[in-house]
Amino acid sequence: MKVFKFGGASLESVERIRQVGQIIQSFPEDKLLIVISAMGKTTNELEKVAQNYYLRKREIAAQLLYNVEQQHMQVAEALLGNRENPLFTQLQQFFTEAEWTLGEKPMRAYDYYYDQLVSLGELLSTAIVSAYFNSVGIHNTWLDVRDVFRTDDNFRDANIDWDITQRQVTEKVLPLFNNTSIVISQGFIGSTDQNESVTLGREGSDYSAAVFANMLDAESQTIWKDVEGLKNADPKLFPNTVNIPEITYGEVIEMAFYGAQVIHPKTIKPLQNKQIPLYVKCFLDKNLPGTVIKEVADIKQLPPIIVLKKNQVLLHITSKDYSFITEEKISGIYEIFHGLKIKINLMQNGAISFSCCIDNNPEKIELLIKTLHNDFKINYNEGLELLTVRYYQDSLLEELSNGHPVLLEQRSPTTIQRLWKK
Ligand SMILES: Nc1ncnc2c1ncn2[C@@H]1O[C@H](COP(=O)(O)OP(=O)(O)O)[C@@H](O)[C@H]1O
Ligand SMILES: N[C@@H](CC(=O)OP(=O)(O)O)C(=O)O
Repeated sequence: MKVFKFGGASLESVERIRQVGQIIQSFPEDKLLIVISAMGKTTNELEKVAQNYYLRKREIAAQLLYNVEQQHMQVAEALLGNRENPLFTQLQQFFTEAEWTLGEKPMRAYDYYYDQLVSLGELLSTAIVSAYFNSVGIHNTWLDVRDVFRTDDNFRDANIDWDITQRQVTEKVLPLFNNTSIVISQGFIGSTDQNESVTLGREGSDYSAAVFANMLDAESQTIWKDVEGLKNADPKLFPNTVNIPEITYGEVIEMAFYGAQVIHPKTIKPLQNKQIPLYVKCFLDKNLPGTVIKEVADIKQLPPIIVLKKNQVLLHITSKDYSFITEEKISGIYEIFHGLKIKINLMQNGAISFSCCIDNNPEKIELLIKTLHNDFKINYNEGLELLTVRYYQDSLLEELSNGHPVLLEQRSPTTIQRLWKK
């Protein structure tokens, strides 16, 4: 069994969906569990539906949802040739459910409604791809992952219940392969024990695929991207990047942790735990060698690995009464960050101050300041970038820094992090 994952970029047009079909047809001997994300930028569009709904701007929300509906109907029609296929009834049902949500008065927290609306993207894309594949002879079974992936109710960042999910994978997914060699399911979403839809965190489909790979004891997982493989930096941000043919799980988990937006950070653990290799391949040209990620990599020296995180904020938290910021106070501050789901990207502390770099999220920063302001004075700098380089050389670092004023720096023998004003 192999697990494949296709992301939004590989499904952003009718042409690309046909290309995905050709890739699948080149694996006639394999049993494939295929995890699919929402098409193109659908998740961003559905986020806007959820935001407007919650702000009581129902008409705008309904119009935005209608736009998503039209886009999907057009793609489905272009792929299937007409609107006769039962797929169109299925799509209509998904939209009707979303419209019901828009008709409700919001009584619960925003994150709950976000998940009910945003999960639609993956349901639509998988239904369309599955119906199209069946129509061109790529026989497959569509699986609603919400019947399998059981999570808690931590909406927008739900945690998988491994025992229940493993049982459901064994009881409900494995038997499907007795009658079909291809199962198509959704990334990024799951369900609570109350049958409420949840999402697993943005860009979480890589992780969903890894959960399936782990629970199905797959021989490998492949994520199909618009790049030739895993590179030493994002080719959209840096010229002259190089492809890395082999790399270890450990190295990739570090890259993802520092913010490389190519693989979701949670993807590696389920694969490492079962020693399942992860391939990164290019859906534009499947003959390119790509990258294999595994326990031990046969590579003498890695190139410098560069990660740039934009839109960062540096917070300076200083105790008002000059009390020291040591273990007890730091643990209190950390608890507040944890409660607000704010990830600290870099931190440093002094006698009466604590500085940390976080992603710029104005609503969360406002809440944080409200929570801390009784005991602490808070200043912050916006418009920053955080550069991380592993296996750095000073000459490269100076070239990348390009004279930007550095506000915070941390260095170990292998890794340097520099926060600067752009
Ligand atoms: N180190 C890296 N190597 C390759 N691609 C990278 C790297 N860092 C960031 N990227 C970006 O990741 C993108 C592919 O990931 P993503 O857009 O999430 O794909 P999908 O949504 O299809 O899964 C590439 O287009 C590239 O710009
Ligand atoms: N559609 C979700 C999940 C995902 O993983 O997407 P992608 O594979 O396109 O990054 C998102 O955009 O966050």
